[in-house]
Amino acid sequence: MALSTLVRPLRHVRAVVFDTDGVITDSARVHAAAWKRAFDACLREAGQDRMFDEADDYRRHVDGRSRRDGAAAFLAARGLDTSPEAVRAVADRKERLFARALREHGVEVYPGTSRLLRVLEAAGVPCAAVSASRHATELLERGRVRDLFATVVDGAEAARLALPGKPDPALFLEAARRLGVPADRCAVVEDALPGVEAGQRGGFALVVGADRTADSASAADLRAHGADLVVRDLAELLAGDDA
Ligand SMILES: O=P(O)(O)OC[C@H]1O[C@@H](O)[C@H](O)[C@@H](O)[C@@H]1O
Repeated sequence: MALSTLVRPLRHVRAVVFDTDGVITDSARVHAAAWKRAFDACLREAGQDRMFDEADDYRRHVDGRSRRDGAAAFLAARGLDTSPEAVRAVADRKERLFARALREHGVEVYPGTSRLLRVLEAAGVPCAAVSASRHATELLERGRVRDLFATVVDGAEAARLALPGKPDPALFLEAARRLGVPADRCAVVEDALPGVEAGQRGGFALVVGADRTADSASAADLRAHGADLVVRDLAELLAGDDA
């Protein structure tokens, strides 16, 4: 299969680095739902009326960040206790809820992402998966796509290597380094605002924003944070009309 099966901007890159939750697996919504239950308990205890919004609050404060960073960011945004104990308590609660949801319902790989990965593999373009989540490798294995990635830099790896989280580009740069391709020849695909920002700050050749919502404001936000192009589904990166 030739590179001409990809949209033009992707034909010039030598490797692709994918974020995991919300890009490869349909798991961003599972994280968001678990965060909602954990944060809402804190908000209720603090006597606040406005609960965690799974779309807006998730996108602004939690998406793309590590468990602790996301917990601290949202608690701070609502003026709640951000002591290490309070952050750990809400993060641990969310982890229990997320792990249960995963056990009970599993997660799916987006069919469009799966198609793109197989085209890239056939075209000889190496891919990496990156995530702030410690669950990412498990999700890729459950979705039976782990073998399509030459390397995975997940939350556990980031902690082991003491890599700063997004919007710092360290995770993406580590993935590109492992693929042996300089960032300026490599594309990043991300759904989170700190993630597209990291792609841009890292000097990647192309930053693709994945917008899974029907909301035009969220596509505009992804662009404002550094996405060069925004798609709703990664199958849009396969050549169609512009081939
Ligand atoms: O699975 P973990 O290690 O708790 O990490 C959670 C974080 O993982 C990130 O990939 C998600 O974008 C965040 O929304 C989520 O909170």
